Amino acid sequence: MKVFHKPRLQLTEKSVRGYKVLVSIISCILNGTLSSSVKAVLLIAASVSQMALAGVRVIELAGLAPAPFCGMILADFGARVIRVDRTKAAVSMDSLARGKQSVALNLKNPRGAAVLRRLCVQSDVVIEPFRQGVMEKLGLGPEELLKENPRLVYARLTGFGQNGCFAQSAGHDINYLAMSGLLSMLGRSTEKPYAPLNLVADFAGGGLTCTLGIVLALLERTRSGKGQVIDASMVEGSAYVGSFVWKSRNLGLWNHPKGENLLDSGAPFYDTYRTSDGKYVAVGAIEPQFYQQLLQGLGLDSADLPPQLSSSDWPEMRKIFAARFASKTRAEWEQVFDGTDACVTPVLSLDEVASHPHNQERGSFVQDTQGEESPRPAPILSRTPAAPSLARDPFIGEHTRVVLEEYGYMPAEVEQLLEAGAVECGRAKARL
Ligand SMILES: C[C@H](CCC[C@H](C)C(=O)SCCNC(=O)CCNC(=O)[C@H](O)C(C)(C)COP(=O)(O)OP(=O)(O)OC[C@H]1O[C@@H](n2cnc3c(N)ncnc32)[C@H](O)[C@@H]1OP(=O)(O)O)[C@H]1CC[C@H]2[C@@H]3[C@H](O)C[C@@H]4C[C@H](O)CC[C@]4(C)[C@H]3C[C@H](O)[C@]12C
Repeated sequence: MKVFHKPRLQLTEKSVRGYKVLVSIISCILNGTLSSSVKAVLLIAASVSQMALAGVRVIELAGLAPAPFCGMILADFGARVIRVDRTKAAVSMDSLARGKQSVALNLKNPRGAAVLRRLCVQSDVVIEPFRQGVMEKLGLGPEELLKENPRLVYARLTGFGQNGCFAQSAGHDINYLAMSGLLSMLGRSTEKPYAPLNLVADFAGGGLTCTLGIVLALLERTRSGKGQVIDASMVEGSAYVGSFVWKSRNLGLWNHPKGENLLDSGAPFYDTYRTSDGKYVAVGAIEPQFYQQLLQGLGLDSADLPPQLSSSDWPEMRKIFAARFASKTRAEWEQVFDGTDACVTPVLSLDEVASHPHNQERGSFVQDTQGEESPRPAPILSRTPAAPSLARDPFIGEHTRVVLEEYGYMPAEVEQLLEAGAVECGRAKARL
């Protein structure tokens, strides 16, 4: 029996009331006084109504990574997210599909584009992940959609933004990070710049920043009653996330070449070290009082070492620290440093991270019904916490029929759209 890492919810008066509703619904279900469809709707309503974005309806046009992440965050916090997939696509590459439904539309078929317009008229947000100008070519640009639904938040998530000489160029995370200026700062002094996975532009400066824009626009709409267009450029989002680098230049934090500064692997007290068992620890002992505890744990005396901030001595100091860390296993160093202020932590692998006592105590990772482990949504809202779906991801077109009928199409109309190739209904495929 798999033990799921359930996020620990802070129960308060409102959430207790919400859960009482849930309990009474479940008791009706158990004594069979509700039909199955009513049961499902009530259960979902009761759980979703607790969340911050309950009632928000989002149309996410299927994209590569940034837009799916934005959609997943919105779904995690209670929004209803319908992903619009292409027809004739074999499988979805959206690995961030948690909590979404899938409708397959051929937007190049005018009847398929008309379906999207109808979905957007009855929705709060549309997220488009395409190159600048693609939606206009489809007749689905902001002009058209905001005319039909002035309350629509129209989020455009691109690499270079909606204008500028690169706006029409293809690119990926590393390109946007390079254009933001930040990539030039990343990497050890002996290495060429390297991108930290596709985390900064795709996710921090892309999907997450776009989500912020959507939530800000929804908040503003509560006053104005109006939607607006969000131009989310991953170049600018990345640079914005990295504002500290620009704003702290006058503090002298980045005066040295790449990889020789305090926070970019230059300082020996802010780096990683290999332990005797081939694992690593991370050291972040910046302040003098924490640095002293680091030396104490390493069995070193500051009198025998150069001053902490003597950057010309940092290479030598690093060698001394490296030799000490190489003398014990990671677990042994955890015994030495856990619970101290030496700012030394184990570098945990993806397979270890959920079971680390701290992360387990907080329920920082969840496991879905397919056994897949992933991070719980963050941050935790005390009264209306996210409750991520634990159901399997949708198959392409799995919800086409139910969504179109919910949005006002008669069954016969859906059949006509299917025959015209404007929409497609997916069949649930057994997971291999
Ligand atoms: C998992 C890998 C991705 C990792 C993340 C990566 C590192 C990133 O950085 S993702 C961020 C990319 N940039 C952006 O999102 C910025 C904005 N978008 C763009 O600039 C562009 O979309 C683009 C450059 C990303 C792609 O350009 P492209 O020319 O392909 O598309 P657009 O110009 O946007 O036009 C879209 C056209 O599509 C039409 N459309 C859209 N929806 C519909 C619809 N419903 N119906 C009909 N038509 C539709 C639209 O009209 C446009 O048509 P026109 O062009 O005629 O106007 C993944 C990275 C690569 C993947 C692999 C790769 O794709 C090959 C395999 C493909 C296979 O299907 C699956 C397996 C793959 C191996 C695949 C696996 C993974 O997904 C990748 C590795």
